Amino acid sequence: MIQTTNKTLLEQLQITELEIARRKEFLGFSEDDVALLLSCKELITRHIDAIVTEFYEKQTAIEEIALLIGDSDTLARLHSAQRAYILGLFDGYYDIEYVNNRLRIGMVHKRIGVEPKLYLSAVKTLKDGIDAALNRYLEDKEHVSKVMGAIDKLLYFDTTLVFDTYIRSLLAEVELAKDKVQNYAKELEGKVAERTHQLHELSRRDPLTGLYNQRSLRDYLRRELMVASRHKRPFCLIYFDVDAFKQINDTRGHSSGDEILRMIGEALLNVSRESDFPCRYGGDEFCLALPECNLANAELTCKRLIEQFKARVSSVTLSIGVVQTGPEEFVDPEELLRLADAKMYEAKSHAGFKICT
Ligand SMILES: Nc1nc2c(ncn2[C@@H]2O[C@H](COP(=O)(O)OP(=O)(O)OP(=O)(O)O)[C@@H](O)[C@H]2O)c(=O)[nH]1
Repeated sequence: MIQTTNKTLLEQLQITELEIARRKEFLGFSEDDVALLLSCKELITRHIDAIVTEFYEKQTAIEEIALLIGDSDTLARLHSAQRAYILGLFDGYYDIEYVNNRLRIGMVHKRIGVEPKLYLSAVKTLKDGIDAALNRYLEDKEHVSKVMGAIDKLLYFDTTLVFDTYIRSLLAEVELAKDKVQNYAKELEGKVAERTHQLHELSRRDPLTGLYNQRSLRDYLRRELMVASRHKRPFCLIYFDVDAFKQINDTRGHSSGDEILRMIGEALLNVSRESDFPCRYGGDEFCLALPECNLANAELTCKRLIEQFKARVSSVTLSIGVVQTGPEEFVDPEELLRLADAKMYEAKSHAGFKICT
């Protein structure tokens, strides 16, 4: 964004003494013109109030302008500003201060919403008013015509300055709107990325327990078994299910069954390390994948899992199978799952909380 408040309008528009001189040159505004304008200073000062009053009578007759001005206080303020403006035209000083004032007029017109067509019609009205006043009070019509020539150049000079600031102000608004749109787009992008991430996470989880689901376990095993094989590290998979879960559902009710599954989720999360992968495989079957872990350590994990489970649920047992693959020879994920499932079934044939390795 353009930071404007620490620069004057002259600086913002890069208008220097040299630039002012060049603009006057373009319009053929010379010392002769200055002298012509100065020659009428006294006359204009004497009749200024009549000129300004006549100007605003004409201006307020136009409905759009009357609406823009709005109230009598504003009209009074405009009256005194226009008075100063007209006197300035005949003052003989068309220097950097004069230019700065004209630039500010452009800013004000943009701010209050005076469109170029209204501004230009006001300039025309002013010029006609000055022309009429000079013709009314001066005998020498040739002189009047010369003075009006000088006025013409000066009004062109002023108008270019007013339009420079007007356009600059418009550009600043466009920049601001562009910044706003860009920020909004960035914000949206961030939100979409966040939602996409959330959806992706949801698609990998089991809603009841919050554990990973079977699909994400397969993805995980494909990836991690390759890593383990590359680094020649042992990898274990614990596979277990609840004994007689159907009966539990039937006798205690489905919601009690759900609660038991949730408790298994808690117990599993409690015994998992950061790198482990706790998963609800489906129904009452669960897995815990343990990278960089041998059978002995996996068995210890099973015992801790049983403890955690017992602390939460009574009169329910688990059957647990554990297999290791690596560190030299590795089976693929499907084979690992099949072997672990077979071990779990082996455990089923014994009484509760049996661990088969
Ligand atoms: N409450 C509840 N029950 C479920 C859910 N998902 C599956 N089940 C039930 O889990 C039971 C699993 O039964 P089975 O596969 O026969 O196993 P089991 O009764 O534990 O028998 P064994 O495995 O031989 O000990 C079925 O009755 C399913 O309806 C669930 O999300 N909530």
